[in-house]
Amino acid sequence: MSDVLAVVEHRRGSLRDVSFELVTAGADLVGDTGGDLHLAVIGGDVDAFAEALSLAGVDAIHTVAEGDEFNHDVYVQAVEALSEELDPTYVLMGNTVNGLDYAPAVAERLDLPLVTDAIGLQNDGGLVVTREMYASKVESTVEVDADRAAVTVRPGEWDAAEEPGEPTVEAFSFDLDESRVRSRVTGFEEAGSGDVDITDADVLVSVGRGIEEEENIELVQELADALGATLSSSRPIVDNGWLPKDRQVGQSGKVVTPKFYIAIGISGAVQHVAGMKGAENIVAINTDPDAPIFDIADYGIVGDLFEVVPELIEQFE
Ligand SMILES: Cc1cc2nc3c(=O)[nH]c(=O)nc-3n(C[C@H](O)[C@H](O)[C@H](O)COP(=O)(O)OP(=O)(O)OC[C@H]3O[C@@H](n4cnc5c(N)ncnc54)[C@H](O)[C@@H]3O)c2cc1C
Repeated sequence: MSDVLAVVEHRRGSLRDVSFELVTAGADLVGDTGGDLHLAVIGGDVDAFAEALSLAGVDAIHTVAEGDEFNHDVYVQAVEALSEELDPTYVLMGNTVNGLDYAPAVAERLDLPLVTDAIGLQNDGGLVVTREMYASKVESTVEVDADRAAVTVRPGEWDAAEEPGEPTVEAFSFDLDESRVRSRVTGFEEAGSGDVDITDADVLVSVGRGIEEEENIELVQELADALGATLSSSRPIVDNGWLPKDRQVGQSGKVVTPKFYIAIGISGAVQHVAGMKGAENIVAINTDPDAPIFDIADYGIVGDLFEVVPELIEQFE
């Protein structure tokens, strides 16, 4: 029997998607052997977050009302204190900017091995973690040679938990050592233009290097407008300075899970796919019938975007 403590994430008053994915990952893990799934909700509007996280598979939610936003030192101390109280076999965190900030310190404090960037978890008499290597070209299996472990899970790999449940919700208090809280979030400044959050969009029209010239992006923007969609891109478009960084989808950009993702002139490199493979429906437009994007596309159009896109605009306008 293995208990799991999953630490959820929030930012600027909203729970991050990875929180709901952590519930699925944690529930699967305890489901392998029995045990309880505990959630740690640290900072922000903990009561509202606990209500939103009252989901099937969750046994208990522990709220820690300390601060409004993520804070490395508070998280490390809170997770350490909760772990000492609950004695979980596994501590799950997001493989996110926040998660990678505090997870190593948590593992060090609790003397746990840390496995990062998990895309699969199995508990078969011991923890087995699936990871990717060599820019996602190879999958590796890590057999954890320890009774307990800390793991960070990659966003977008597990389905977000949705089904309501009835976990217990308890406020958890501990003696926060203020002298060890060395920094506080004082404000936010968005990278790029900051006017759009592509992770919120239901429909993304995404443009890649096949667009050839900066001025041609207007054509894809017209399609996005006709569909009421948001414009995003592959990395070369951002590297060229044609769109701001906050439009980039992929491993070094954003992970998106829209209902429709329309990839135009995008080859489907692993680093791009890492950011969009969770889309419900993927449409690809590419001149190359062997482009890897077609391996994951639900609908594919082999054709020249400069012919296909104007035709689509006409259909949808
Ligand atoms: C550490 C690391 C991190 C990375 N992170 C990211 C990331 O976050 N996001 C990301 O996107 N990439 C990332 N990359 C880069 C990635 O490896 C690819 O280079 C990139 O995704 C390619 O972008 P693309 O598909 O737009 O361009 P290309 O690979 O050049 O593909 C262009 C495609 O357009 C098609 N095409 C050309 N002309 C037309 C036309 N007229 N009509 C239709 N189709 C046409 C071509 O057939 C081709 O398939 C990363 C790389 C590394 C090493």
